[in-house]
Amino acid sequence: MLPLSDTIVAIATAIVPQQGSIGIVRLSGAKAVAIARCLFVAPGKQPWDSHRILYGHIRDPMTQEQVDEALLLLMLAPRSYTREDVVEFHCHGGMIPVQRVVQLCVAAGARLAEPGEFTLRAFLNGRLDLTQAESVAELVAAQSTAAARIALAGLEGKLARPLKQLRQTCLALLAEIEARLDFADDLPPLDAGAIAEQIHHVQRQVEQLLATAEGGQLLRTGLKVAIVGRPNVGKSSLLNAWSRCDRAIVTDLPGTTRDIVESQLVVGGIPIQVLDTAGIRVTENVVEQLGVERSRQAALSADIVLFVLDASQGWTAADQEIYDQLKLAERRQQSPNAVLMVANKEDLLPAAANCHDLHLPMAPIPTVFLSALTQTGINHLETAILDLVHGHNLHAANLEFALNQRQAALLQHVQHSLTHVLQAIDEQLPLDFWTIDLHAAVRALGTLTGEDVTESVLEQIFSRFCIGK
Ligand SMILES: Nc1nc2c(c(=O)[nH]1)N(C=O)[C@@H](CNc1ccc(C(=O)N[C@@H](CCC(=O)O)C(=O)O)cc1)CN2
Ligand SMILES: Nc1nc2c(ncn2[C@@H]2O[C@H](COP(=O)(O)OP(=O)(O)OP(=O)(O)O)[C@@H](O)[C@H]2O)c(=O)[nH]1
Ligand SMILES: [K+]
Ligand SMILES: [Mg+2]
Repeated sequence: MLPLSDTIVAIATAIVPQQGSIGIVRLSGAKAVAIARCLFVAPGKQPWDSHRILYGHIRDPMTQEQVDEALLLLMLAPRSYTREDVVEFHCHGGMIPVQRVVQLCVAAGARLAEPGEFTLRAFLNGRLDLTQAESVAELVAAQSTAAARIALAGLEGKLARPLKQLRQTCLALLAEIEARLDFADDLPPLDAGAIAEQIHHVQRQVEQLLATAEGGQLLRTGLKVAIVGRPNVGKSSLLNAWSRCDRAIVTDLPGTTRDIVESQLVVGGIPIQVLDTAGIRVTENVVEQLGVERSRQAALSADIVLFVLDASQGWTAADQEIYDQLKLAERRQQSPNAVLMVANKEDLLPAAANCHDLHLPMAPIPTVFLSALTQTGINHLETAILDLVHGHNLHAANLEFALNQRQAALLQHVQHSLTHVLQAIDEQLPLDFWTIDLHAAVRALGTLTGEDVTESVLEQIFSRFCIGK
């Protein structure tokens, strides 16, 4: 385990060469203030009080050379993010000033922080529970406002509180049962019915929490959507219309797109990575062949395939060939929501045209009419995608908070263990059969909140953080 006795330092802001107006270097630990006093010169009589900003210069104590004009923010233990003494240098942005300040801090006795180490300290010092700490990383990584909102709810303890409560309930039940193991003669007999009822109650709450996991996953990781089809049906035009920018080259020449062209969108709170691909056909051109191979890969790797066809031509033999090559019929059997038909160039159709006129040969398949050229019908496309991913489920964007995958797996475990306890009660097994599984449930809840967690779990969680967090 990383020693808490070290004073750690890292750049806290994203650094981009020659950009970023301000860059922050953060120090945390017992020596933070001493190191800061050694590097920072504040003119006049500015007091080094907690939660105050000082103005001054950072200089190299060895050479007296000025390194930056900066602000210094002091947050003394325990009133800080880590609950240790924290000092922040607010420097000029870009790479050089912040990197030099980090070097000076290291020379003065600090150690470079590992990824997530500030938040690890906040956890170890009791400021955050484990679900709150995970929410910090989630908030930093969020790609949509909806994802950021559920991360913030997690950070504020929306998950921590009910989980802690559930663990307390299970611990109380455990105490009641174990008392009968130790002092059976002195206590009134257990009310098995009442205990089973309490466990059922816990299970219902766990079920409600588990119901948020799928939507949470959607908001966090988003979807990959591949636009495929034969040349010239308007795939690139669709990407451009959908992302409202001139992302991909459009011409009336079949075989225009050769490489994958990507665009990031947010639909109903869900981050979506859209891939425009080369039109699929048999070709002698080597470059185009490679492009076609990439289209296949993109279709394979996508969560949803948008199969674009030219509505004015209906379903053609070439469309069928691509549909077969990409094995989309099989794909739909495995996941019925993986393919969406997009009948583009609706503007060329008579007003009353519908799905029937396309003469699609396959079993009913979700189909959207639109015109990439006139940019009409994009809203239908978005609705159809949301229908595919949500089905009858909870609308992800409406979630108040959500479990991540680690948390969901542990709660599943809790649910199983509790079912075993209920079985033991039902079958009137001896009391130690009840407590074994109740103990397992309590342990899993403790791993969730961090109240009972191993170093390797902590390592796994915090190593995924970015440096400086
Ligand atoms: N400059 C800066 N901005 C930042 C952070 C930071 O560390 N530095 N944060 C880092 O993630 C976030 C804000 N989170 C923070 C959470 C708690 C405390 C803190 O000092 N808490 C004390 C004191 C509260 C009080 O005075 O009432 C405490 O809870 O005891 C600071 C920042 C986002 N913005
Ligand atoms: N009328 C009409 N024309 C369209 C529409 N969408 C695209 N087009 C035209 O169709 C032609 C081909 O469009 P692209 O977007 O390049 O088609 P693509 O499927 O990306 O073609 P490749 O990259 O070659 O596979 C261009 O001339 C577009 O202007 C539409 O909705 N209506
Ligand atoms: K084209
Ligand atoms: Mg194209």
